[in-house]
Amino acid sequence: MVSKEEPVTVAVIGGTGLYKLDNLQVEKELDLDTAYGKPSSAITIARLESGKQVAFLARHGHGHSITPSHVPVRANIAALKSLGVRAIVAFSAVGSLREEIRPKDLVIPSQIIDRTKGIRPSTFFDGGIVAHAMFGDPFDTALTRLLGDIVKDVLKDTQVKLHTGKTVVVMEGPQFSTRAESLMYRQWGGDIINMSALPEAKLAREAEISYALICTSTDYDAWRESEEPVTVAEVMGTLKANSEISKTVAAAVLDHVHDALSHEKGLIKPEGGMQYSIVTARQHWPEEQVEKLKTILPAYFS
Ligand SMILES: CSC[C@H]1O[C@H](OP(=O)(O)O)[C@H](O)[C@@H]1O
Ligand SMILES: Nc1ncnc2[nH]cnc12
Repeated sequence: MVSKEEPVTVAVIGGTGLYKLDNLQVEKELDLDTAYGKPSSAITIARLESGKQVAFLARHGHGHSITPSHVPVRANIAALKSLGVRAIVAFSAVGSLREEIRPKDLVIPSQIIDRTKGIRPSTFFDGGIVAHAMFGDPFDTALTRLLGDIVKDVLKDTQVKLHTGKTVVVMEGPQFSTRAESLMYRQWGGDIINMSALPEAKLAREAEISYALICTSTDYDAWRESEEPVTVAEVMGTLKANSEISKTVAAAVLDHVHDALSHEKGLIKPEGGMQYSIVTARQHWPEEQVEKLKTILPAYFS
């Protein structure tokens, strides 16, 4: 941990277009290494106006040099865990699969459809110790509800609409979808699409970190037959127009997340979720795996 007296319990993962939180007071930059390799970027520790600390990590690197399939997600989650992080508010640029989710709107999803292709390491339990995490509700429900209430309030005097209770399709990329795929995702019940909510949400769950996603809708993907399919220029243009909203939203939610995590309030309780998930008998645990897992789940592997 950065300091035993002051662990950093709340983190932001910034996605496309959100490479720093320059509206917060930066305290230091940490160049961390973990048992799972180096994270996507140095981690910025910033201080909120209330005096509380938050960590910020750029998912694709500060210069956006890492593709969605190659984001070192295990290292990112391990690095945040090593700081004492208990809740992550992640940001993502998404395509809209629904007419009513317009570009620039914000979406806080509650479900995921996995269309990644199995090429991303998506578990900490692949080296002789097996665990099956619950994932029926892939985002922390208490954190998601809290963010919904605060973001709604932040947006009340703006033109930006908030959508909650939606389903995000996570595709492999880096190419965008075909029109046929985009139409199929709508039939499946997908509302928005990105390339990065997985395995981030799965690994946060395994590390007993509460995780929720705030998405900016940037385009209508490829399903609207009368329009050109999505381009990067369209995504970046929308994000540029919306960048202040994401930063304002981040600054507004973080204090509330801190409060909700406090033991007095106990509204968000990330610990304990993996307690009954480990199936491998203790005597079969490879020592080398125990050493790695100690950094992720010290309560079970110390
Ligand atoms: C640049 S468009 C595709 C890219 O944007 C989203 O990134 P993030 O989720 O990190 O904001 C999407 O997932 C793709 O990685
Ligand atoms: N249409 C889209 N498909 C996948 N990821 C996206 N990120 C932003 N727009 C997207």
